[in-house]
Amino acid sequence: MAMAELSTPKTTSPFLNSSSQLRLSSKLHLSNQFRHLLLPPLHATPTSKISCSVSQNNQAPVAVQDNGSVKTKKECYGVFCLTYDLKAEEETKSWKKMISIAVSGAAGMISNHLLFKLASGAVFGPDQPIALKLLGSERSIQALEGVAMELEDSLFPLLREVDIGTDPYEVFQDVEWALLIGAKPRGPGMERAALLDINGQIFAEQGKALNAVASPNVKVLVVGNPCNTNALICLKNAPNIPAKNFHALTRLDENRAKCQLALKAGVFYDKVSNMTIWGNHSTTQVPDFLNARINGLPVKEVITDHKWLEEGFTESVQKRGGLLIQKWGRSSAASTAVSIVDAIKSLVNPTPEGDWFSTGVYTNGNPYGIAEDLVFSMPCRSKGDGDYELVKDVEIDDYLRKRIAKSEAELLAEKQCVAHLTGEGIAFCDLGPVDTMLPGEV
Ligand SMILES: NC(=O)C1=CN([C@@H]2O[C@H](COP(=O)(O)OP(=O)(O)OC[C@H]3O[C@@H](n4cnc5c(N)ncnc54)[C@H](OP(=O)(O)O)[C@@H]3O)[C@@H](O)[C@H]2O)C=CC1
Ligand SMILES: O=C([O-])CC(=O)C(=O)O
Repeated sequence: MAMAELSTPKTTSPFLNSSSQLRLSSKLHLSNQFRHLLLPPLHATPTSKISCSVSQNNQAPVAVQDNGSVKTKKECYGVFCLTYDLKAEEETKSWKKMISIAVSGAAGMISNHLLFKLASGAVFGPDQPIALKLLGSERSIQALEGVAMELEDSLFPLLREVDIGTDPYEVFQDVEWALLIGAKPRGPGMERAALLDINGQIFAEQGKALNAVASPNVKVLVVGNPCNTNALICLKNAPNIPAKNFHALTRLDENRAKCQLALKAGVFYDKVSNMTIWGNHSTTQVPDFLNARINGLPVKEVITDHKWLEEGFTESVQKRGGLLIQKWGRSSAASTAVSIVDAIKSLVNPTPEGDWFSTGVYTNGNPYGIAEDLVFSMPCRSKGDGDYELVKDVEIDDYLRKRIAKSEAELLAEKQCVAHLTGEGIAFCDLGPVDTMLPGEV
Protein backbone atom coordinates (compact mmCIF):
# COMPACT_ATOMS: atom_id res chain seq x y z
CA MET A 1 0.00 0.00 0.00
CA ALA A 2 2.86 2.30 -0.64
CA MET A 3 2.44 5.81 -1.91
CA ALA A 4 5.35 7.31 -3.75
CA GLU A 5 6.13 10.59 -5.38
CA LEU A 6 5.23 11.83 -8.79
CA SER A 7 8.24 12.36 -10.97
CA THR A 8 6.80 15.12 -13.18
CA PRO A 9 3.24 16.34 -13.36
CA LYS A 10 3.05 15.76 -17.11
CA THR A 11 3.84 12.08 -17.19
CA THR A 12 1.75 11.01 -14.26
CA SER A 13 -1.86 10.30 -13.76
CA PRO A 14 -3.71 9.04 -10.76
CA PHE A 15 -5.34 6.49 -12.98
CA LEU A 16 -2.53 4.90 -14.93
CA ASN A 17 -2.20 1.23 -14.21
CA SER A 18 1.45 0.71 -14.96
CA SER A 19 3.13 -0.16 -11.70
CA SER A 20 5.97 2.23 -12.46
CA GLN A 21 3.48 5.07 -12.71
CA LEU A 22 1.61 4.35 -9.55
CA ARG A 23 3.21 7.08 -7.54
CA LEU A 24 0.19 9.07 -7.21
CA SER A 25 -1.72 11.28 -4.96
CA SER A 26 -5.27 12.27 -5.66
CA LYS A 27 -8.70 11.59 -4.35
CA LEU A 28 -12.00 10.86 -6.01
CA HIS A 29 -14.85 10.04 -3.75
CA LEU A 30 -18.52 10.38 -3.12
CA SER A 31 -19.67 12.58 -0.33
CA ASN A 32 -20.98 10.54 2.59
CA GLN A 33 -24.49 11.33 1.52
CA PHE A 34 -24.18 9.33 -1.68
CA ARG A 35 -21.88 6.63 -0.60
CA HIS A 36 -24.76 4.81 1.01
CA LEU A 37 -26.65 4.73 -2.28
CA LEU A 38 -23.82 3.22 -4.22
CA LEU A 39 -21.61 1.31 -1.86
CA PRO A 40 -22.22 -1.69 0.33
CA PRO A 41 -22.22 -0.89 4.08
CA LEU A 42 -18.85 0.33 5.22
CA HIS A 43 -19.08 -0.57 8.89
CA ALA A 44 -17.74 2.84 9.67
CA THR A 45 -19.08 5.74 11.64
CA PRO A 46 -20.90 8.24 9.41
CA THR A 47 -18.16 10.81 9.85
CA SER A 48 -15.18 8.62 9.10
CA LYS A 49 -13.71 9.09 5.65
CA ILE A 50 -13.43 5.93 3.59
CA SER A 51 -11.08 5.81 0.68
CA CYS A 52 -9.09 3.42 -1.41
CA SER A 53 -5.52 3.42 -2.57
CA VAL A 54 -3.89 1.87 -5.58
CA SER A 55 -1.34 -0.74 -4.71
CA GLN A 56 2.05 -0.58 -6.38
CA ASN A 57 1.91 -4.08 -7.80
CA ASN A 58 -0.83 -3.20 -10.21
CA GLN A 59 -3.66 -4.73 -8.23
CA ALA A 60 -7.15 -3.37 -8.16
CA PRO A 61 -7.85 -0.63 -5.66
CA VAL A 62 -8.05 -1.67 -2.05
CA ALA A 63 -10.16 0.29 0.38
CA VAL A 64 -8.62 1.89 3.39
CA GLN A 65 -10.13 3.89 6.20
CA ASP A 66 -8.72 7.01 7.75
CA ASN A 67 -7.61 4.96 10.73
CA GLY A 68 -5.46 2.84 8.38
CA SER A 69 -7.38 -0.42 8.68
CA VAL A 70 -7.68 -2.19 5.34
CA LYS A 71 -11.06 -2.96 3.83
CA THR A 72 -11.60 -5.32 0.98
CA LYS A 73 -11.96 -4.02 -2.53
CA LYS A 74 -15.60 -5.06 -2.84
CA GLU A 75 -16.40 -2.22 -0.50
CA CYS A 76 -15.39 0.29 -3.13
CA TYR A 77 -17.56 1.40 -5.99
CA GLY A 78 -15.71 1.45 -9.29
CA VAL A 79 -13.84 4.61 -10.03
CA PHE A 80 -14.71 6.18 -6.71
CA CYS A 81 -12.43 3.76 -4.92
CA LEU A 82 -9.31 5.51 -6.03
CA THR A 83 -7.90 7.78 -3.42
CA TYR A 84 -4.42 9.13 -3.16
CA ASP A 85 -2.74 11.14 -0.54
CA LEU A 86 -1.38 14.42 -1.83
CA LYS A 87 0.41 15.45 1.30
CA ALA A 88 3.73 13.66 0.90
CA GLU A 89 3.99 14.98 -2.59
CA GLU A 90 3.11 18.52 -1.72
CA GLU A 91 6.25 18.75 0.39
CA THR A 92 8.47 17.97 -2.57
CA LYS A 93 6.71 19.91 -5.26
CA SER A 94 6.50 23.52 -6.32
CA TRP A 95 2.77 23.18 -6.74
CA LYS A 96 0.60 25.57 -4.81
CA LYS A 97 -1.66 24.46 -1.99
CA MET A 98 -4.73 22.72 -3.37
CA ILE A 99 -7.91 24.79 -3.75
CA SER A 100 -11.49 23.52 -3.64
CA ILE A 101 -13.96 24.56 -6.30
CA ALA A 102 -17.68 23.82 -6.06
CA VAL A 103 -19.73 23.62 -9.25
CA SER A 104 -23.53 23.33 -9.19
CA GLY A 105 -25.51 22.06 -12.17
CA ALA A 106 -22.40 19.97 -12.72
CA ALA A 107 -24.14 17.51 -15.01
CA GLY A 108 -25.49 20.29 -17.22
CA MET A 109 -24.32 21.54 -20.59
CA ILE A 110 -22.15 24.43 -19.44
CA SER A 111 -20.41 22.35 -16.80
CA ASN A 112 -19.68 19.68 -19.33
CA HIS A 113 -17.32 22.15 -20.97
CA LEU A 114 -16.18 24.02 -17.90
CA LEU A 115 -15.07 21.15 -15.67
CA PHE A 116 -12.49 19.94 -18.14
CA LYS A 117 -11.00 23.43 -18.46
CA LEU A 118 -10.78 23.74 -14.70
CA ALA A 119 -9.17 20.33 -14.35
CA SER A 120 -6.65 20.97 -17.13
CA GLY A 121 -5.04 23.91 -15.33
CA ALA A 122 -6.19 26.38 -17.98
CA VAL A 123 -8.01 28.48 -15.40
CA PHE A 124 -6.00 28.57 -12.18
CA GLY A 125 -2.63 27.75 -13.71
CA PRO A 126 -0.35 24.76 -14.32
CA ASP A 127 0.96 24.75 -10.72
CA GLN A 128 -2.42 24.84 -9.01
CA PRO A 129 -3.85 21.48 -7.92
CA ILE A 130 -7.61 21.53 -7.50
CA ALA A 131 -10.42 19.61 -5.86
CA LEU A 132 -13.77 19.63 -7.64
CA LYS A 133 -16.95 19.44 -5.57
CA LEU A 134 -19.85 18.71 -7.86
CA LEU A 135 -23.37 19.54 -6.76
CA GLY A 136 -26.27 17.78 -8.41
CA SER A 137 -29.68 16.44 -7.50
CA GLU A 138 -31.53 13.15 -7.38
CA ARG A 139 -32.27 13.80 -11.07
CA SER A 140 -28.66 13.99 -12.03
CA ILE A 141 -26.74 11.69 -9.72
CA GLN A 142 -26.15 9.01 -12.34
CA ALA A 143 -25.02 11.63 -14.82
CA LEU A 144 -22.68 13.10 -12.21
CA GLU A 145 -21.02 9.73 -11.83
CA GLY A 146 -20.55 9.75 -15.59
CA VAL A 147 -18.99 13.22 -15.37
CA ALA A 148 -16.61 12.00 -12.67
CA MET A 149 -15.66 8.98 -14.77
CA GLU A 150 -14.86 11.21 -17.74
CA LEU A 151 -12.75 13.41 -15.50
CA GLU A 152 -10.85 10.32 -14.42
CA ASP A 153 -10.34 9.15 -17.97
CA SER A 154 -8.87 12.52 -18.86
CA LEU A 155 -5.82 11.86 -16.67
CA PHE A 156 -5.48 15.43 -15.42
CA PRO A 157 -2.45 15.59 -13.11
CA LEU A 158 -3.74 18.70 -11.34
CA LEU A 159 -7.12 17.21 -10.49
CA ARG A 160 -6.62 15.77 -7.03
CA GLU A 161 -10.14 15.21 -5.74
CA VAL A 162 -13.64 14.86 -7.09
CA ASP A 163 -16.67 14.73 -4.82
CA ILE A 164 -20.26 14.50 -5.91
CA GLY A 165 -23.31 15.12 -3.77
CA THR A 166 -26.75 16.65 -3.55
CA ASP A 167 -26.49 18.44 -0.23
CA PRO A 168 -24.94 21.92 -0.58
CA TYR A 169 -24.00 21.85 3.10
CA GLU A 170 -21.70 18.91 2.34
CA VAL A 171 -20.53 19.88 -1.12
CA PHE A 172 -19.66 23.49 -0.21
CA GLN A 173 -17.56 22.53 2.82
CA ASP A 174 -14.45 24.80 2.86
CA VAL A 175 -14.69 25.67 -0.84
CA GLU A 176 -12.73 28.71 -2.02
CA TRP A 177 -14.72 29.13 -5.24
CA ALA A 178 -18.38 28.38 -5.90
CA LEU A 179 -19.53 28.39 -9.51
CA LEU A 180 -23.31 28.28 -9.31
CA ILE A 181 -24.57 27.13 -12.68
CA GLY A 182 -27.54 24.87 -11.91
CA ALA A 183 -30.96 26.47 -12.34
CA LYS A 184 -34.29 25.60 -13.88
CA PRO A 185 -34.52 26.87 -17.43
CA ARG A 186 -37.50 29.07 -18.27
CA GLY A 187 -39.95 26.95 -20.21
CA PRO A 188 -42.56 27.96 -22.79
CA GLY A 189 -45.28 30.13 -21.28
CA MET A 190 -43.52 30.42 -17.94
CA GLU A 191 -43.72 33.87 -16.35
CA ARG A 192 -40.44 35.49 -15.41
CA ALA A 193 -41.86 36.02 -11.91
CA ALA A 194 -42.29 32.25 -11.55
CA LEU A 195 -38.73 31.65 -12.70
CA LEU A 196 -37.48 34.23 -10.21
CA ASP A 197 -39.25 32.40 -7.42
CA ILE A 198 -38.23 28.85 -8.37
CA ASN A 199 -34.61 29.66 -9.04
CA GLY A 200 -34.46 32.19 -6.23
CA GLN A 201 -35.21 29.42 -3.77
CA ILE A 202 -32.26 27.42 -5.08
CA PHE A 203 -29.93 30.39 -4.59
CA ALA A 204 -31.33 31.26 -1.16
CA GLU A 205 -30.57 27.74 0.00
CA GLN A 206 -27.13 27.73 -1.58
CA GLY A 207 -26.35 31.13 -0.05
CA LYS A 208 -27.22 29.77 3.39
CA ALA A 209 -25.07 26.72 2.82
CA LEU A 210 -22.10 28.80 1.64
CA ASN A 211 -22.51 31.01 4.67
CA ALA A 212 -22.44 28.01 6.97
CA VAL A 213 -19.66 25.87 5.55
CA ALA A 214 -17.62 27.54 2.79
CA SER A 215 -14.29 29.28 3.25
CA PRO A 216 -15.11 32.72 4.74
CA ASN A 217 -13.57 34.48 1.74
CA VAL A 218 -15.18 32.21 -0.89
CA LYS A 219 -15.65 33.82 -4.31
CA VAL A 220 -19.06 33.07 -5.78
CA LEU A 221 -19.92 33.32 -9.47
CA VAL A 222 -23.62 32.95 -10.27
CA VAL A 223 -24.36 31.77 -13.81
CA GLY A 224 -27.86 30.27 -13.45
CA ASN A 225 -30.48 32.71 -14.70
CA PRO A 226 -31.71 35.26 -13.90
CA CYS A 227 -28.15 35.54 -12.66
CA ASN A 228 -28.06 39.10 -11.28
CA THR A 229 -31.03 38.62 -9.01
CA ASN A 230 -29.98 35.08 -8.12
CA ALA A 231 -26.60 36.50 -7.05
CA LEU A 232 -28.37 39.14 -4.94
CA ILE A 233 -30.49 36.45 -3.26
CA CYS A 234 -27.42 34.35 -2.66
CA LEU A 235 -25.41 37.15 -1.03
CA LYS A 236 -28.36 38.24 1.12
CA ASN A 237 -28.52 34.72 2.51
CA ALA A 238 -24.80 34.68 3.24
CA PRO A 239 -24.24 37.62 5.60
CA ASN A 240 -20.89 36.30 6.84
CA ILE A 241 -19.35 36.36 3.37
CA PRO A 242 -18.37 39.80 2.00
CA ALA A 243 -21.05 40.95 -0.47
CA LYS A 244 -18.20 42.01 -2.72
CA ASN A 245 -17.30 38.34 -3.26
CA PHE A 246 -20.47 37.63 -5.26
CA HIS A 247 -20.54 37.95 -9.04
CA ALA A 248 -23.19 37.46 -11.72
CA LEU A 249 -21.75 36.30 -15.03
CA THR A 250 -21.92 39.01 -17.69
CA ARG A 251 -18.60 38.11 -19.26
CA LEU A 252 -20.33 36.21 -22.05
CA ASP A 253 -22.07 39.46 -22.98
CA GLU A 254 -18.73 41.30 -22.93
CA ASN A 255 -17.20 38.68 -25.21
CA ARG A 256 -20.17 38.83 -27.56
CA ALA A 257 -19.90 42.63 -27.71
CA LYS A 258 -16.17 42.49 -28.48
CA CYS A 259 -16.85 40.03 -31.26
CA GLN A 260 -19.49 42.26 -32.88
CA LEU A 261 -17.27 45.36 -32.73
CA ALA A 262 -14.31 43.46 -34.16
CA LEU A 263 -16.43 42.18 -37.02
CA LYS A 264 -17.76 45.63 -37.89
CA ALA A 265 -14.30 47.25 -37.67
CA GLY A 266 -12.62 44.44 -39.61
CA VAL A 267 -10.06 43.76 -36.87
CA PHE A 268 -9.25 40.70 -34.84
CA TYR A 269 -11.10 40.73 -31.52
CA ASP A 270 -7.99 41.08 -29.39
CA LYS A 271 -7.86 44.68 -30.63
CA VAL A 272 -11.07 45.51 -28.74
CA SER A 273 -10.61 46.59 -25.12
CA ASN A 274 -12.35 48.49 -22.30
CA MET A 275 -15.66 46.77 -23.04
CA THR A 276 -18.27 47.36 -20.37
CA ILE A 277 -21.59 45.64 -20.11
CA TRP A 278 -23.81 47.67 -17.80
CA GLY A 279 -26.74 46.23 -15.90
CA ASN A 280 -28.72 43.06 -16.03
CA HIS A 281 -27.87 39.87 -17.94
CA SER A 282 -31.07 40.34 -19.93
CA THR A 283 -32.23 42.15 -23.02
CA THR A 284 -31.97 45.48 -21.14
CA GLN A 285 -28.20 45.12 -20.77
CA VAL A 286 -26.15 48.02 -22.12
CA PRO A 287 -23.02 47.21 -24.15
CA ASP A 288 -21.00 50.43 -23.80
CA PHE A 289 -19.52 51.54 -27.13
CA LEU A 290 -18.81 55.02 -25.73
CA ASN A 291 -15.91 53.87 -23.53
CA ALA A 292 -14.81 50.79 -25.47
CA ARG A 293 -11.69 51.02 -27.62
CA ILE A 294 -10.42 49.46 -30.83
CA ASN A 295 -6.66 49.49 -31.28
CA GLY A 296 -6.59 51.93 -28.37
CA LEU A 297 -8.93 54.42 -30.11
CA PRO A 298 -12.50 55.26 -29.10
CA VAL A 299 -14.90 52.95 -30.93
CA LYS A 300 -16.85 55.92 -32.32
CA GLU A 301 -13.69 57.12 -34.10
CA VAL A 302 -13.11 53.73 -35.70
CA ILE A 303 -16.74 52.85 -36.47
CA THR A 304 -18.39 55.95 -37.86
CA ASP A 305 -21.76 54.29 -38.42
CA HIS A 306 -23.16 55.56 -35.12
CA LYS A 307 -26.70 54.50 -35.95
CA TRP A 308 -25.43 50.93 -36.15
CA LEU A 309 -23.69 51.30 -32.78
CA GLU A 310 -26.82 52.60 -31.09
CA GLU A 311 -29.24 50.16 -32.66
CA GLY A 312 -27.75 47.23 -34.57
CA PHE A 313 -24.77 46.61 -32.29
CA THR A 314 -26.67 47.04 -29.06
CA GLU A 315 -29.51 44.77 -30.09
CA SER A 316 -27.20 42.13 -31.54
CA VAL A 317 -25.49 41.76 -28.18
CA GLN A 318 -28.72 41.86 -26.19
CA LYS A 319 -30.28 39.16 -28.34
CA ARG A 320 -27.26 37.07 -29.25
CA GLY A 321 -28.29 34.28 -26.87
CA GLY A 322 -31.73 34.04 -28.46
CA LEU A 323 -30.30 33.85 -31.96
CA LEU A 324 -27.97 31.09 -30.87
CA ILE A 325 -30.86 29.11 -29.41
CA GLN A 326 -32.67 29.40 -32.76
CA LYS A 327 -29.64 27.92 -34.53
CA TRP A 328 -28.54 25.35 -31.98
CA GLY A 329 -31.83 24.41 -30.34
CA ARG A 330 -30.28 24.98 -26.91
CA SER A 331 -28.58 27.84 -25.12
CA SER A 332 -24.91 28.78 -25.33
CA ALA A 333 -22.87 26.28 -23.38
CA ALA A 334 -19.32 26.16 -24.74
CA SER A 335 -18.97 29.93 -25.06
CA THR A 336 -20.54 30.38 -21.63
CA ALA A 337 -17.95 28.01 -20.17
CA VAL A 338 -15.19 29.99 -21.92
CA SER A 339 -16.60 33.20 -20.48
CA ILE A 340 -16.64 31.68 -16.97
CA VAL A 341 -12.97 30.86 -17.46
CA ASP A 342 -12.34 34.45 -18.60
CA ALA A 343 -14.27 35.82 -15.61
CA ILE A 344 -12.20 33.80 -13.13
CA LYS A 345 -8.92 34.54 -14.87
CA SER A 346 -9.72 38.25 -14.71
CA LEU A 347 -9.86 37.95 -10.94
CA VAL A 348 -6.77 35.79 -10.42
CA ASN A 349 -4.51 37.70 -12.84
CA PRO A 350 -3.73 41.43 -12.83
CA THR A 351 -5.82 43.39 -15.32
CA PRO A 352 -3.66 44.72 -18.17
CA GLU A 353 -2.74 48.39 -17.74
CA GLY A 354 -5.53 50.71 -18.85
CA ASP A 355 -8.05 47.93 -19.53
CA TRP A 356 -10.96 46.54 -17.53
CA PHE A 357 -13.53 43.75 -17.57
CA SER A 358 -17.24 43.47 -16.85
CA THR A 359 -18.82 41.50 -14.07
CA GLY A 360 -22.09 41.78 -12.19
CA VAL A 361 -21.24 42.95 -8.67
CA TYR A 362 -22.86 44.48 -5.62
CA THR A 363 -23.65 48.16 -6.19
CA ASN A 364 -23.09 49.53 -2.69
CA GLY A 365 -20.63 52.42 -2.88
CA ASN A 366 -20.60 52.55 -6.70
CA PRO A 367 -19.48 55.89 -8.20
CA TYR A 368 -22.01 55.93 -11.07
CA GLY A 369 -25.19 56.75 -9.15
CA ILE A 370 -26.68 53.30 -9.68
CA ALA A 371 -29.15 52.28 -6.96
CA GLU A 372 -27.53 50.52 -4.03
CA ASP A 373 -28.27 46.95 -3.02
CA LEU A 374 -28.41 45.44 -6.50
CA VAL A 375 -26.09 43.15 -8.45
CA PHE A 376 -25.26 45.14 -11.57
CA SER A 377 -22.69 44.65 -14.28
CA MET A 378 -20.01 47.34 -14.15
CA PRO A 379 -16.37 47.88 -15.25
CA CYS A 380 -13.81 46.40 -12.84
CA ARG A 381 -10.09 45.94 -12.47
CA SER A 382 -8.20 43.38 -10.39
CA LYS A 383 -4.71 43.09 -8.93
CA GLY A 384 -4.99 39.34 -9.48
CA ASP A 385 -5.73 38.49 -5.85
CA GLY A 386 -9.32 37.38 -6.46
CA ASP A 387 -10.63 40.80 -5.49
CA TYR A 388 -11.51 43.78 -7.72
CA GLU A 389 -12.12 47.53 -7.74
CA LEU A 390 -14.70 49.43 -9.74
CA VAL A 391 -13.22 51.61 -12.49
CA LYS A 392 -14.00 55.24 -11.69
CA ASP A 393 -13.03 57.25 -14.75
CA VAL A 394 -15.66 56.16 -17.26
CA GLU A 395 -17.82 58.61 -19.13
CA ILE A 396 -21.58 58.24 -18.98
CA ASP A 397 -23.47 60.34 -21.53
CA ASP A 398 -27.25 60.79 -21.89
CA TYR A 399 -27.59 57.82 -24.23
CA LEU A 400 -25.89 55.49 -21.74
CA ARG A 401 -27.59 57.01 -18.70
CA LYS A 402 -31.06 56.43 -20.12
CA ARG A 403 -30.34 52.82 -20.99
CA ILE A 404 -28.54 52.07 -17.76
CA ALA A 405 -31.59 53.45 -15.92
CA LYS A 406 -33.84 51.01 -17.78
CA SER A 407 -31.73 48.03 -16.75
CA GLU A 408 -31.57 49.40 -13.20
CA ALA A 409 -35.39 49.69 -13.11
CA GLU A 410 -35.67 46.11 -14.28
CA LEU A 411 -33.38 44.89 -11.52
CA LEU A 412 -35.25 46.93 -8.89
CA ALA A 413 -38.47 45.27 -10.05
CA GLU A 414 -36.87 41.82 -9.94
CA LYS A 415 -35.65 42.57 -6.43
CA GLN A 416 -39.21 43.34 -5.29
CA CYS A 417 -40.33 39.98 -6.71
CA VAL A 418 -37.90 38.12 -4.47
CA ALA A 419 -38.25 40.14 -1.27
CA HIS A 420 -39.44 36.95 0.47
CA LEU A 421 -36.09 35.34 -0.39
CA THR A 422 -33.82 38.22 0.61
CA GLY A 423 -35.36 38.76 4.04
CA GLU A 424 -36.93 42.06 2.98
CA GLY A 425 -40.58 41.35 3.56
CA ILE A 426 -43.43 40.41 1.31
CA ALA A 427 -42.73 40.05 -2.38
CA PHE A 428 -44.57 42.33 -4.78
CA CYS A 429 -44.03 41.33 -8.36
CA ASP A 430 -44.79 43.82 -11.11
CA LEU A 431 -42.40 43.39 -13.98
CA GLY A 432 -44.22 45.98 -16.06
CA PRO A 433 -46.15 45.70 -19.30
CA VAL A 434 -43.26 43.96 -21.03
CA ASP A 435 -42.04 40.83 -19.31
CA THR A 436 -38.33 41.38 -19.92
CA MET A 437 -36.35 38.56 -21.33
CA LEU A 438 -33.14 36.69 -20.75
CA PRO A 439 -30.67 37.00 -23.63
CA GLY A 440 -31.57 33.46 -24.57
CA GLU A 441 -35.28 34.11 -24.94
CA VAL A 442 -36.90 35.01 -28.20
N1 LIG B 1 -25.14 34.17 -17.24
C1 LIG B 1 -24.95 33.73 -18.47
O1 LIG B 1 -24.22 34.35 -19.26
C2 LIG B 1 -25.59 32.48 -18.94
C3 LIG B 1 -26.39 31.77 -18.11
N2 LIG B 1 -26.98 30.61 -18.51
C4 LIG B 1 -27.80 29.91 -17.54
O2 LIG B 1 -27.01 28.85 -16.96
C5 LIG B 1 -27.88 27.87 -16.44
C6 LIG B 1 -27.40 26.47 -16.81
O3 LIG B 1 -27.36 26.32 -18.20
P1 LIG B 1 -27.03 24.89 -18.85
O4 LIG B 1 -25.86 24.27 -18.19
O5 LIG B 1 -27.01 25.08 -20.31
O6 LIG B 1 -28.36 24.13 -18.47
P2 LIG B 1 -28.66 22.56 -18.37
O7 LIG B 1 -30.14 22.47 -18.50
O8 LIG B 1 -27.78 21.79 -19.25
O9 LIG B 1 -28.24 22.25 -16.87
C7 LIG B 1 -28.83 22.97 -15.84
C8 LIG B 1 -28.74 22.19 -14.57
O10 LIG B 1 -29.52 22.90 -13.64
C9 LIG B 1 -29.95 22.02 -12.67
N3 LIG B 1 -31.25 22.37 -12.09
C10 LIG B 1 -31.38 22.93 -10.90
N4 LIG B 1 -32.67 23.08 -10.60
C11 LIG B 1 -33.38 22.63 -11.63
C12 LIG B 1 -34.76 22.51 -11.87
N5 LIG B 1 -35.68 22.94 -11.00
N6 LIG B 1 -35.13 21.95 -13.05
C13 LIG B 1 -34.23 21.55 -13.95
N7 LIG B 1 -32.90 21.63 -13.74
C14 LIG B 1 -32.47 22.17 -12.59
C15 LIG B 1 -29.93 20.63 -13.30
O11 LIG B 1 -28.99 19.89 -12.58
P3 LIG B 1 -29.34 19.09 -11.27
O12 LIG B 1 -30.48 18.18 -11.58
O13 LIG B 1 -28.06 18.40 -11.02
O14 LIG B 1 -29.65 20.11 -10.23
C16 LIG B 1 -29.35 20.83 -14.67
O15 LIG B 1 -28.35 19.88 -14.97
C17 LIG B 1 -29.28 28.23 -16.96
O16 LIG B 1 -29.96 28.91 -15.92
C18 LIG B 1 -29.00 29.19 -18.10
O17 LIG B 1 -30.07 30.07 -18.33
C19 LIG B 1 -26.75 30.10 -19.76
C20 LIG B 1 -25.94 30.76 -20.64
C21 LIG B 1 -25.35 32.04 -20.32
O1 LIG C 1 -31.21 32.46 -21.58
C1 LIG C 1 -30.32 31.58 -21.50
O2 LIG C 1 -30.41 30.56 -20.84
C2 LIG C 1 -29.05 31.81 -22.22
C3 LIG C 1 -28.35 33.04 -21.84
O3 LIG C 1 -28.44 33.56 -20.75
C4 LIG C 1 -27.47 33.61 -22.85
O4 LIG C 1 -27.29 33.02 -23.91
O5 LIG C 1 -26.95 34.70 -22.60
